[in-house]
Amino acid sequence: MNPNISKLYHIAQKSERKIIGLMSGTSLDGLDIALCLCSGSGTDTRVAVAKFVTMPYDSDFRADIKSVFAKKDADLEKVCLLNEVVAINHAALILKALKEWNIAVDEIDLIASHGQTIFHAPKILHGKASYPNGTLQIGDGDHLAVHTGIITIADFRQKHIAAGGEGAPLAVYGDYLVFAKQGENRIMLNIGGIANFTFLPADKDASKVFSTDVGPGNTLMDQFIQANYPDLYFDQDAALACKGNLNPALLHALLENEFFEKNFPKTTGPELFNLAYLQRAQLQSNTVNLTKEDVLATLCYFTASSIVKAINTTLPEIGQLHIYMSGGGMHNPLLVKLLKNSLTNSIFGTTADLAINPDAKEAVLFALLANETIAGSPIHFGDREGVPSVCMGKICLPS
Ligand SMILES: Nc1ncnc2c1ncn2[C@@H]1O[C@H](COP(=O)(O)OP(=O)(O)OP(=O)(O)O)[C@@H](O)[C@H]1O
Ligand SMILES: CC(=O)N[C@H]1[C@@H]2OC[C@@H](O2)[C@@H](O)[C@@H]1O[C@H](C)C(=O)O
Repeated sequence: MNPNISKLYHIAQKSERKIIGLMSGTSLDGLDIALCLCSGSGTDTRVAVAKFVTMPYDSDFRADIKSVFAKKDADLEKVCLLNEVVAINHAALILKALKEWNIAVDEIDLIASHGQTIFHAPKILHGKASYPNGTLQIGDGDHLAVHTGIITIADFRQKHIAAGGEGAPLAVYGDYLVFAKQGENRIMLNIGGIANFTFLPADKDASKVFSTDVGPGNTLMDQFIQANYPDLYFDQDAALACKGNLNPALLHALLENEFFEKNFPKTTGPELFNLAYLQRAQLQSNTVNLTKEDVLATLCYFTASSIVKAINTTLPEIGQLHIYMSGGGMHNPLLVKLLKNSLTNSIFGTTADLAINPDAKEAVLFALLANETIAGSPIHFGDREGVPSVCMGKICLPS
């Protein structure tokens, strides 16, 4: 037997697996690395985050990714080269983190790598009837395996699409396993570049569980800041947005898009929610001369409104909800205030209340997906479109 296969067989049978979950999202701030201790599988899964760090990207690397990110006319040679470069850089960042943590490489069982999404093209975005859903994450798994010596599970989204999904959100497959709680209606709300949530009903009925994107999280605010304030990457503590005022006409125009009318689950990305989207809404609402602070305040209201609308329209009959936040947007005080003011019947917390660092939550998700692929089996979420019963990820061996 190939020694790597026999090693994998052994890992699948261990009582506890050390899995490094990796996530690099739309904000391109860096690589989230979560060293997770996973045991069991399916609804018996237990996970603890032993270590977590966000390794910041250097500015050249970030600029390189940005040059092809969410761009229809990206340089194909650059995409090809970055597929290797992203993986090589991620491998170096993992080895650096392990060194800092004083943990030997051979203590790690698996790497679970999301890669870097550079284009997301569900049918609802590309609109081409004869083409399927599509998505592209770069940062090749074989490179990660070879450069670290660790068996790597990578490229999780393709199986989801092959089985009928949009390739996202995959959060449902992890959230249901570790966060569903009998007797409590839960929303796991992640506010990253794009905002999404998972609904976990109080009866834990898998056929009612779903995850969906709801619209922009931080991405529009971040893009506006980066285009208008050259020294800033984001609006720290909403300091600038708090100096501005909501413009109702602009908010109305921003909310007018067919994406918001589609049924759940659905996905989106900066391919739709970008500065061109904002410009169109400003032209349409006659608000091109607004102050930058007013635009930022309105963008913050836009994120809050789309989240509130999504929660209210899908779950009108549920009654009290417990909302557990994660992702960078939960650090934005204006955004959180707007959510709390609108969802008055809900109890707000963060995944820290459930023993998972909110900044690590998405990296943990990929560790859970890898754990399920190696040691579990597909969960049946009912026969609904967009939530196929699959285990995901490609197995990449170091030799
Ligand atoms: N103190 C803060 N005040 C305001 N905004 C903040 C703060 N801290 C973080 N953010 C926001 O969170 C963003 C980073 O969020 P996060 O790391 O969750 O994104 P991501 O993982 O790239 O996104 P995605 O989930 O879409 O993949 C920052 O770019 C910023 O907009
Ligand atoms: C295509 C893609 O990378 N989508 C991300 C992105 O970031 C948030 C939202 O958009 C979500 O759909 C997804 O990530 C999370 C981890 C998911 O699949 O659940």
